[in-house]
Amino acid sequence: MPSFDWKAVQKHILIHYRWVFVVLFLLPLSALYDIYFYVRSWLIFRVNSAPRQHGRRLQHVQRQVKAWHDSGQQQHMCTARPGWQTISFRQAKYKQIYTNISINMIDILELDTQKQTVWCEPLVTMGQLTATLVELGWTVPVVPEMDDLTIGGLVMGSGIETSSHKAGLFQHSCVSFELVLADGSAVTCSETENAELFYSVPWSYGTLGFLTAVEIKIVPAKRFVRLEYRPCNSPAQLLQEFSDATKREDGNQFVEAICFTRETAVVMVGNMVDSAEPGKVNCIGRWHMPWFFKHVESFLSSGTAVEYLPIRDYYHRHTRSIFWEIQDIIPFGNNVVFRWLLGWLVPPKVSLLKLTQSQAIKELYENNHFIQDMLVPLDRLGPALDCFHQEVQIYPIWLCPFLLPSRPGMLQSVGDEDRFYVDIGTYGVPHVADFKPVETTRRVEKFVRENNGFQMLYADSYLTREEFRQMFDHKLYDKLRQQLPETTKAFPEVYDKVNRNARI
Ligand SMILES: Cc1cc2nc3c(=O)[nH]c(=O)nc-3n(C[C@H](O)[C@H](O)[C@H](O)COP(=O)(O)OP(=O)(O)OC[C@H]3O[C@@H](n4cnc5c(N)ncnc54)[C@H](O)[C@@H]3O)c2cc1C
Ligand SMILES: NC(=O)C1=CN([C@@H]2O[C@H](COP(=O)(O)OP(=O)(O)OC[C@H]3O[C@@H](n4cnc5c(N)ncnc54)[C@H](OP(=O)(O)O)[C@@H]3O)[C@@H](O)[C@H]2O)C=CC1
Ligand SMILES: CC(C)=CCC[C@@H](C)[C@H]1CC[C@@]2(C)C3=C(CC[C@]12C)[C@@]1(C)CC[C@H](O)C(C)(C)[C@@H]1CC3
Repeated sequence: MPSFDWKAVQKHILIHYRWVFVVLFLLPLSALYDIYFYVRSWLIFRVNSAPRQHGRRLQHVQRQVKAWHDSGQQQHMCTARPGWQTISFRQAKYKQIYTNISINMIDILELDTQKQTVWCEPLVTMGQLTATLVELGWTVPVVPEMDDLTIGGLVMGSGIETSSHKAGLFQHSCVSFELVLADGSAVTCSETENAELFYSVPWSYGTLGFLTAVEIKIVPAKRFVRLEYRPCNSPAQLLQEFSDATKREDGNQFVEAICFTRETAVVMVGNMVDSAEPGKVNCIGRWHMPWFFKHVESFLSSGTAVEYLPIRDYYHRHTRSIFWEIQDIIPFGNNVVFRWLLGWLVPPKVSLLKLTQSQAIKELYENNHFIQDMLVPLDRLGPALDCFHQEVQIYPIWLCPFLLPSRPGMLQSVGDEDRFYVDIGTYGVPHVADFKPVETTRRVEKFVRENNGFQMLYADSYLTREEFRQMFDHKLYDKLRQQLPETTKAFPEVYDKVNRNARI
């Protein structure tokens, strides 16, 4: 009598019925978490209490750094933010070894409509920021679409959105940073004050100091985004349509594309407007509405169309379906019955999904999943899509153009001039026969490196230290790490925090 393989059964259930746990537990828990922090942020911003607390919180960070100093600087330092809360694929192994510095700074400090800037603490999330600003008729130039992305992570890492072809990456909308350095001193930096530090903070991943406040430009927000959907039925048509839309001087505030196969795609071009044509408003963010990418796919058959999306619905259009990752977590999540019954609970929080991920799921994503955002020069988009098709054949693919201004720092554009790049986002199950995570990712990383591109570092990076230094310009960064007091003792290099071996 063959023995019953309980492990195999357990693994099958954990993988194929993850949705049971997600729907019954994670969805309600995610909703409660969001309600609490929405109410809290709303109240604290209204009673204007956060600014008074900021000074106290800043001193708390400085005291912790000085305590590290006095304790003999045994280990490097990192933030105490739990790894499961971060919008990155893995958790940071180093957080278990390094001295954790608590930076519980989660409030919007001040909105200055004269100067047209907003002061935020690093744990302010994009959902919190847009909920606060849009109601007051303002927004920030680049709004990375996932609610739970934090200002600290978007500055110290990177942030991109469909307005980036005009406004650059998230870092390019920042006016100044307040940091606590390795010696416990608090400094501010901007283009006119400590400029070299200002240009080195983005992509430094907390290895030059702790971010305690960020001043970000604000721009007027209008009620709707007029969105035009342009279906493409060949790679050549996609390249032409996408490139023209990106390079157009006037208008085209928002540009993105979703490729559904190697031949078919939909280019979307948007502009903020104050009023909508009757009957064309699509509140796609409503709890019972279809997943945005599925709605976009429908235009492949119905043809070019125009809709008006309320601006917050537009900003967070990919949030409810976590781009298209939710289809591997709740396969029937776009079913109309599920949407009307439980759509108001979606999406499960990425942080809670990470916190409760079983070993079986972890191995499944390790061996049968590919999640990368590669940033390549716009004129290399064609060969890049060929490379992704050959290596992973994952669809949909998200295309988001951005302007990389020629400035000092980790990201150096080709020829030291402002250049258009494009983020190629691939998230899903590879459909090639011989997918091998490490070898495949390294071949894609090689293509990106050879085409003067960059890898977004929330994902698995298999680059060697040398390859990493080829991809990211470390000249100014190395100079500052030598210049700023105690920095090489206090913090590792970026590579030591983002390479695959630094994460579990
Ligand atoms: C509904 C409500 C209203 C309040 N109103 C006021 C007020 O008007 N004035 C006032 O001075 N105090 C107010 N408080 C108290 C204030 O929130 C806390 O005293 C202060 O923020 C200290 O926070 P904490 O250290 O207790 O951690 P909390 O702020 O309670 O947060 C706990 C942890 O959750 C995480 N976290 C919290 N918020 C977020 C977020 N938005 N994004 C990501 N992670 C997050 C952080 O890692 C943090 O360490 C209010 C509290 C609540 C619950
Ligand atoms: N549209 C977009 O642009 C999207 C971007 N992303 C990715 O998500 C990331 C943001 O995720 P999020 O969870 O917010 O960020 P994380 O908490 O993952 O932080 C990213 C890095 O920034 C460091 N960091 C964060 N806050 C501070 C601070 N106050 N002081 C010093 N260092 C800090 C962290 O250091 P430590 O490890 O010490 O905590 C970590 O190394 C982005 O970098 C981006 O790569 C994901 C989805 C969409
Ligand atoms: C620049 C842009 C637009 C990046 C988008 C990146 C997202 C698609 C990524 C960021 C974090 C991310 C890797 C994540 C996951 C999916 C894709 C995400 C959301 C999930 C939820 C997939 C399921 C996994 O079991 C697990 C929970 C670990 C991760 C968590 C992080």
